[in-house]
Amino acid sequence: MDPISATNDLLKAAAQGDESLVRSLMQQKADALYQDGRGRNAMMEAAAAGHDSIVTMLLEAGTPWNAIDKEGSCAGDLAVAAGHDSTAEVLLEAGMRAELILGALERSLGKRETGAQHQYLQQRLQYDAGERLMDAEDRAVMMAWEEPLMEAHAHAICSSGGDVLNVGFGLGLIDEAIQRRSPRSHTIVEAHPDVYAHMLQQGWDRRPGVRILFGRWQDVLPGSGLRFDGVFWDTFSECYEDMQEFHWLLPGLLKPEGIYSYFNGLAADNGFFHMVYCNIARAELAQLGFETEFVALPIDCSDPKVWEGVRNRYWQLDTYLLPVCTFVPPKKGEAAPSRGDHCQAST
Ligand SMILES: C[S@@+](CC[C@H](N)C(=O)[O-])C[C@H]1O[C@@H](n2cnc3c(N)ncnc32)[C@H](O)[C@@H]1O
Repeated sequence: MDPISATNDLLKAAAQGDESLVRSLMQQKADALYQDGRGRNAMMEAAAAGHDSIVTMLLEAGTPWNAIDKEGSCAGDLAVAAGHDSTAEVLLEAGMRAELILGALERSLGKRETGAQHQYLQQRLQYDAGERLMDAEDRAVMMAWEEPLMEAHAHAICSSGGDVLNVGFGLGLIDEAIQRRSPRSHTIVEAHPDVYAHMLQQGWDRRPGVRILFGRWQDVLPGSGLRFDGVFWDTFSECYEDMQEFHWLLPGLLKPEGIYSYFNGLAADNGFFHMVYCNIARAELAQLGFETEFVALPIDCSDPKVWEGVRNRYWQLDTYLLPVCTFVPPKKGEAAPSRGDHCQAST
C-alpha cells in the first residue's frame, strides 16, 4: 500500500480501535504524525474514542503528546471531553514524563531565559485605576479579576494566623486579604522599583506587622534566616525554572506543617496542558516534603472587555486549581530531600 493510503487508513483504524490494523499500517510506513483537515492525528482519533492501547502504541512510535488540532485541543483534551479517564491518564503520564525529561535536559544544557526578568525590572509600570498593573509593552502584570482567587490563597496561607510571606505585591490584593486576617507578621518581597514606590506611597510600610523586603526574592530570601507559617509566590516575567528554584528554598523558609501556595497560571491556555503541569509541580513538591492538594474554584474572566488593550491573555480556563501545599519535613533518620532528587525525570 502507498504511504498516503496507509496514513488515511491509519486515522480510521485508530478511531475504530483496530489494534492489529494500526500495527500493520505503521509497518507499511503510515505517517502517525499526519494531521488531517481538522488538525487531527491518529492518536487524537484513538484518544477521542478511548482506545488506550492504540494511544500507547502511537506514543511509543513518537507521536508527541501535546500536538493540537485546529480547535486547540490535544489528545488528552479529547479523551477528557469524551469521559475516557484511563486514556487521559495514559496521556497525562506521557506528558509528565516528556516535560520532566525536557526540563532536566534544558537544565543540564544550562538553557534558560534570564534576560526577560532584567528587562521587566527596568521598565516603567502603570497602575490603571486600581484595576490593573501594566508594563510598558501592554502586558498585564496583575488584574483585578483575580481578587477572589487572592482571597482564597490568603485564606489558605493564613490558616494558622502566624508569620506570613507574600512574594510579589502587584495590586496588593493578596496583601489586603492577608491584612484582614491579622497575622502575627506579614512580610512582602517586591523587586520592581515602581511597585515599591507605590507601596510606600500607599503606606504599606506602616501597616500592622508589615515588613517590606525590596529586591528580588533570589537576592533577599536566601540566608535571611526568616521562617514562616504561610508562603505565597506570585511573580512576573519568571519561568517554570524560576518557580522550581523558589521551591528549592521552601524547606528552609517554612516551619513544619507550614502552608505554601502559588498563583497557578501554568499553561493556563489549555486544560490538559494545565493538568500536566499541576501534576509535575505536585510530584516535584512531594520530593521536597510537601503534600499538595488542588482546590477547584470556578472563575470567569471571559468578558472581552476585561482583556481590552492587554497583549498577554494569561488565563483562558473556567476553573482555577488552587494549590495548597503542606510542608511535612522528613522525620529524624529519614533522608532529607535534595535538589538532585528533584531533577529525576522518573516521577
Ligand atoms: C502578578 S503580580 C503579584 C500580584 C499579587 N499577588 C496581588 O495580589 O496583587 C507580580 C509581582 O511580582 C513582582 N516580581 C516580579 N519578579 C519578582 C522577583 N524576582 N522578586 C520579587 N518580586 C518580583 C512584580 O514586580 C509584581 O509586582
